Amino acid sequence: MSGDESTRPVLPIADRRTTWRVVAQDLRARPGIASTTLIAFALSNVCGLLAPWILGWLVDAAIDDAAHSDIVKAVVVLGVAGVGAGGFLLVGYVYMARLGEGTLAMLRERVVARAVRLPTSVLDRAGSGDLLTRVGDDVATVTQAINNTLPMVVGAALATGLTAVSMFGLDWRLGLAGLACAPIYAFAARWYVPRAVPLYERERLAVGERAQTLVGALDGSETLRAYRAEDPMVSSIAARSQAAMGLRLRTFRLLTTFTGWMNRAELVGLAALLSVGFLLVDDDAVSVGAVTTAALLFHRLFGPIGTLMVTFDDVQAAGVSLARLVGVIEMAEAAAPDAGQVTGSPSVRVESLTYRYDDGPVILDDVSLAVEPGERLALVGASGAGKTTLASVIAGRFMPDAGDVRVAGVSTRQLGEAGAREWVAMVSQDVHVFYGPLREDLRLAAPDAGDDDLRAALDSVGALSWVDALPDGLSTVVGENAHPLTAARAQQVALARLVLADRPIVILDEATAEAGSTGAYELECAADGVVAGRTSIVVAHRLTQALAADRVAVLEGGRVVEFGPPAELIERGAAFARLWDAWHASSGDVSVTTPS
Ligand SMILES: Nc1ncnc2c1ncn2[C@@H]1O[C@H](COP(=O)(O)OP(=O)(O)OP(=O)(O)O)[C@@H](O)[C@H]1O
Repeated sequence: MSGDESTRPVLPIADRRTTWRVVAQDLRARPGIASTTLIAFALSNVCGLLAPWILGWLVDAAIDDAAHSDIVKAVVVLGVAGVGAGGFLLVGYVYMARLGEGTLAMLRERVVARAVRLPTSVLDRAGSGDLLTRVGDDVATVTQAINNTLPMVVGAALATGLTAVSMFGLDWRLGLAGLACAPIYAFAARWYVPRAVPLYERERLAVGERAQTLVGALDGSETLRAYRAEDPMVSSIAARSQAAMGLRLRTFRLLTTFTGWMNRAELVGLAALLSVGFLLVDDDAVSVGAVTTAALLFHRLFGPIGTLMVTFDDVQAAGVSLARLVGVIEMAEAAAPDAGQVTGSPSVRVESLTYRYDDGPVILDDVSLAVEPGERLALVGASGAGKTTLASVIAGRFMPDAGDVRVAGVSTRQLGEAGAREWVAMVSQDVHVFYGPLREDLRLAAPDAGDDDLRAALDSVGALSWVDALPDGLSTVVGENAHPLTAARAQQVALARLVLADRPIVILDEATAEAGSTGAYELECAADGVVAGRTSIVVAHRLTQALAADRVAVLEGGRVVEFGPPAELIERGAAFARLWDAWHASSGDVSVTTPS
């Protein structure tokens, strides 16, 4: 895979127009703050412009032996203008911060709101690294730009415009002389911008990749240790850090060359202005004071233009980050399911289903099976046979590449992920307990549920006794850095959420695989509580789960090799029977429970 392909984002990046449209929409909603900010910066600049004029006047006054009192008055005006410039600048900064923080809060809320609704297939392909970088690093970059860079840039842009107008107002020839620097600035900008923009974009993507690898390594640290694969992973992280660092260095080298061109532009402009000024004074066309004012005005431009150019990389980086945030916000929402379609009975039909992850190998190959309303289907097969993938496709998390999955008679392509969720609830092995009171965690599945409903759900999965024994019962704060729950209890909480979600079809993917033998038995009873009265699909690693099912589908290499009632399959003496014998032979395995 080429470097460019490896840094290709899955989540979109908005183009410049879309980014501005979203930001401008927000700014238009707060016209008061936006205009106050601009007015404050403009007034600060007008006050700042008075200084070169007064200093030029003072030069002429000194040459002409002006009255002492006039000079004192001019110095007082100079002081007042200085204080005014500072005061207005402060107001500008404060309002700019308010404006920026408001916009940023809006962006962050919209990104998070959109991110949590992204289809599983998109999240699966994008990985959490890119998303985390967007809501973390990109928001930080934009915040930094809003607080530090943006006020400077707005101030500098206004200063540049007003100073240029002021110079031409003084004498058009002096103004033109100052413009001698413009072609060099223009050349420098034309050289820099097309190189810098893609480079900054690539740098952000490389940082995202590095974060992705780091998150993956931390998440999978136990697996890495188990396979003694720490060193390759550390090398992979180092390689990605190196790539990000290399890109950062390239942007810095680019900036250094660019800064050199700016210094040359200033030299040319000032030399031209002083030469023309000298000739004009010689001709008595302008006074020495006027040339002094022009030179000071031109010198005054160095700062703002330098700021505009030097902060360009921050502005670029903020622009790229902003485009990445808006890219997520603007992702098309999946069409809402048509409520009229979801009226059938809760059956599942899988018809000639083929599925592969992106351009990878075929994972599910021509899979067909049916689960009638109220039936329990067990999916069995060796690790990697495709059980989880099949369960996820049935749940609408991934869409078939070929063939179809029909839930209650409607294709999941029509239903979409959100529509399928109205019918199917799924619990997977890596259940998550959210930080907060247990009550809130459970209510994620049923926001309107009262304590009685929660207790009934907990009771049906055999969790009520230990929840009642918690220090604060349902109010106990659970999750990371709070009251710890064992893996088995976390799964019971997930199962209780499934009961509360009350969907007609449930999918349990290894919901009982985590625990040891005693816990496993309890969890199997809990799972029985969940599937009772519902159409259910159980990914069964423990063959006792398969025995309790109405029908079993045996998967091998992504194909259904056997399908039927478990007793029949055992009698047939083929694939399922072989698994059954192997399972008996491994009775030393502590994770295996004895069939009841
Ligand atoms: N997100 C993914 N991207 C690419 N390949 C994947 C992804 N998830 C699973 N696979 C691959 O698909 C194949 C089937 O995996 P799946 O998890 O569906 O099997 P399984 O039968 O559930 O295995 P296990 O019992 O170990 O969970 C495996 O080869 C796996 O590496």
